Order: sequence, then structure tokens, then C-alpha cells
Amino acid sequence: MTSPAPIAEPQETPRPEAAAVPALATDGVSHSYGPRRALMDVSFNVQPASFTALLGLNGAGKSTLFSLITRLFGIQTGRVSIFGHDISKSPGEALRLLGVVFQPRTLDLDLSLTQNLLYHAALHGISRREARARAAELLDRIGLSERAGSKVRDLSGGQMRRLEIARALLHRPRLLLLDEPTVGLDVKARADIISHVRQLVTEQGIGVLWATHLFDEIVAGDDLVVLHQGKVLAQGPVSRVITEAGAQDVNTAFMRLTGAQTMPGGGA
Ligand SMILES: Nc1ncnc2c1ncn2[C@@H]1O[C@H](COP(=O)(O)OP(=O)(O)OP(=O)(O)O)[C@@H](O)[C@H]1O
Repeated sequence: MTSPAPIAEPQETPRPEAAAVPALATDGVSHSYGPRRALMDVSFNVQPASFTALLGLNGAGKSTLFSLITRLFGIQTGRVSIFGHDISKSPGEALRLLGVVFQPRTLDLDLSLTQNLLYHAALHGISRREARARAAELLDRIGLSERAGSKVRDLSGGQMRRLEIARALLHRPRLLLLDEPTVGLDVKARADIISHVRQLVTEQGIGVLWATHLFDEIVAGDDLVVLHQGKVLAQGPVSRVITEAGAQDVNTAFMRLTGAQTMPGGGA
């Protein structure tokens, strides 16, 4: 993948006073599926220009949380705000600033790369001309310009993920949610995706919430939220979470926090 260049968005250059408003704030969020409690009093923030890893085992509640933030589900208890816009009270303003890459692939396999992007741009009310320019720019950035007219079906898994990230960025969001985006990818494709998303943080100031169960996707300097059985067990800069758990690394900190004994497949 070619190195992504920053999108020129002069009007969205982070201002000092804007840094005080979290990109994402969840406050006392709880959710139940009938009698099953999936999330309990979940509160944490994602800052602009930060990479926040949401670490949890299968069933921790990560996808449920994403469904609430994206308004797929209505909020039962608590509040979610995106750059200060409450998603229940001001959904238009909030969702305009949000880009999402869901865990299941959602591309149309029989359309071309460009067609997939244009279709999504139309949903966001972006003019055809502007959409074409943005699609070309994003395809260039993810190193897939030469495949613009190919059917998505012919791409590799890693290329599809890159295209999904490009699609999520078409409307120039300031907060990006990714739900276990590297599942099923090989080592090289995983590294490419992670490095691409980290560049979006450092070069464009995008706030990222990255759901994962893999420790090796988390590095010093990230923010970390440990979600376990629907509860936030720890949050803060990775180094602080490790220190407060009396551990030397994320893996051990996670095990101490959750009381887990063994970690399957090198992940949490
Ligand atoms: N539609 C549903 N109906 C009933 N229970 C559900 C439903 N969706 C999720 N759950 C339950 O809610 C809890 C949280 O699931 P969720 O899918 O949010 O976790 P997750 O961390 O995303 O896990 P995974 O990585 O496996 O997707 C689990 O106990 C799950 O069984």
C-alpha cells in the first residue's frame, strides 16, 4: 500500500479550543438484549487525534457498543456524543462527523471500486463531480488507483478492507470507528491497515476507536479501554493501564484485570 497523504481540509485544521471536546464520549451506557445484559454503565472518551484501542474478548460487548454509536440500535440508558453532539438529540450533526468500518464486509462485490465509493458518496449527498474527485484521491492514497474499474470481488481481503476504510473517509469524518478490521487478514495486510489508520490519526487528526481482541495491535502511546463482559475494567494511556494493573505488558495487564488464565491464539 502506498503511504497515505493527508487530506487537505484547511477549514478542519484542529484548533486548540476544539481539543477540549472529545471526538467520542460515552456516558453511563447500558444495553440489554431481553434479559441478557450486554453493556453495563460504559463510560469513556476518545480524544481527537488519538488512537484508542477497545480491547475485549468475543462477547465483551464491542459490536453492541458500535451499534449504539452508529444508531443501529436506540440508546436504552446513558448518552453518546460525537464532538459534543448528542447522537440521540442531534443525530445529523453527530453522524456527519462519523465514519465506520463494520466487522462484516459491506461492499458490493459486483460493482467496481469506484462505483462502490460513488454509491456511498451519493448517500452522503456529495455531488457526483466532487465524489469522483474524492474517490480518485482516496483510491490513490490506498494504492488501488489502477484497480479503480475492477470488480471488488477480484480484490484480496486486505485490499477490500483498505477500500472500506477509504469509503468510510469519503465524507471526511473526524471520528473513525473500526470493528476488528484485521480479522482474517494475513500479517502483511494487517500491518498495512494498522499503519494506514495510525497515519490518519497523526497526519489528519482523526480520532480512532479500534475494537480488537489482539494485543499486538496495541502500542505504547495508544489509549486503551478494556471491556470485559459488558463492563469497562480499565481505561487510559496504555502505559498507565499497565502500571495500574501491576503488569509489564498489555497481555499480562489484561489477564490480571479479567482474571483470565490463558490467551487463545496470542490475542486477548
Ligand atoms: N442480537 C442479540 N441478541 C441477544 N444477545 C446478543 C445479541 N447480540 C449480541 N448479544 C450478546 O451480547 C453480548 C455482547 O456481544 P457483542 O457481539 O456486542 O460482543 P463483541 O465484543 O462484539 O464480540 P464479538 O467479537 O464476538 O463480536 C454477548 O453476550 C452476546 O451473546
